[in-house]
Amino acid sequence: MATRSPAVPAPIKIRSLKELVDSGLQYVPETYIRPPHERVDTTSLSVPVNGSFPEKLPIISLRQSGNQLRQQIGLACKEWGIFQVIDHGFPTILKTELWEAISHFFSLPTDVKIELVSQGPSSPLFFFSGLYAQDTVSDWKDTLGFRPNRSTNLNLLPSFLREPLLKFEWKMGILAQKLIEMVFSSLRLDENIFSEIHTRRRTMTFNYYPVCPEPNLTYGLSSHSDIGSITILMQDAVKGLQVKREERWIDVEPMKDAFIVLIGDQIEILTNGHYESVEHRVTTNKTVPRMSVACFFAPSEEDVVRPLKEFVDAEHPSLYKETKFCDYLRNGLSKPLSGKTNLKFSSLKLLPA
Ligand SMILES: O=C(O)CCC(=O)C(=O)O
Ligand SMILES: [Fe+2]
Repeated sequence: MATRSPAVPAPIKIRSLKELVDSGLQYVPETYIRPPHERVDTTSLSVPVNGSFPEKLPIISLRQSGNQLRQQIGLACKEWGIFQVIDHGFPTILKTELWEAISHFFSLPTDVKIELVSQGPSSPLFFFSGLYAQDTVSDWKDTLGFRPNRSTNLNLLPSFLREPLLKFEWKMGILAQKLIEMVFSSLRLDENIFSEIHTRRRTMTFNYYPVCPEPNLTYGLSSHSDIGSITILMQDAVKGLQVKREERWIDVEPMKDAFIVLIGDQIEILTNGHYESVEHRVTTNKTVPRMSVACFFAPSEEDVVRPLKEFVDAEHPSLYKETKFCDYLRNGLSKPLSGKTNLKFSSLKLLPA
């Protein structure tokens, strides 16, 4: 471990973590250091218990037909809240073009990055480094975000990003629609109505996790569940994403060409906990940067989500308060996302409906 120098003041507001790391950083600045109880516990990573671990996430081929596919998706949602999909038919060229564009974005000098995304409040593009809302400890990453339905003026997007972003987003919308329909139809709910509601608000984020000199002190992204309905994730070949299952953290093995599908909080609320949102986090490493693309699908901000009557009876009383998605969003983003302080585990659950 590098010697921590008290002469170097901890930076408070970091404009770009990549820039800081590229300048030859030898230690983790205070603002990124997790308190001891929140640090990566490597002893709990996929440790075999009676030979039954490590388990692997379900891998589902979209080449299968209706019923079989529905059943597999239903089982994966119920047991894991996360699965990988293959044979999805998503054009490789669109992934490659997007990947090249965002790699280029992250390679630009910080001033240029900030200039490119600062097009006023209606801009569909945003960039931030590390600190998420009012969390007190920063995550070890830089993030570029894209809200395709935030603004009509998508022509203002930087030209090298515009084409790849829009083409990718359009195709991803089609894949998401199909997956969300399958999730709802595995619950015997009207997939047309629900998939329409739960894809209204779309956000894409592009994460760059630089190498970290002291990975045991940090998280690329601390433990959380996604606050929307469903997330589709693309990671590169670098490990880092982990999911919590039966109190153990399991690595999500990078799989070439696969997408990772995660169940979010709105599906948990809607199903009164029948499908639970999945807790996940990202660890850092010393040797190679990692990138990921996350596509979030959620109800619109004015939509109200509450447990459906199909999932509430005398044996299963309503566990969640009825909430407008914008209120959920506001509360979710204003709380620390680390550990069990996540919204999923706190205020909304078990309140009188
Ligand atoms: O980078 C990843 O693999 C995970 C990203 C994630 O969980 C998120 O953005 O919510
Ligand atoms: Fe997430």
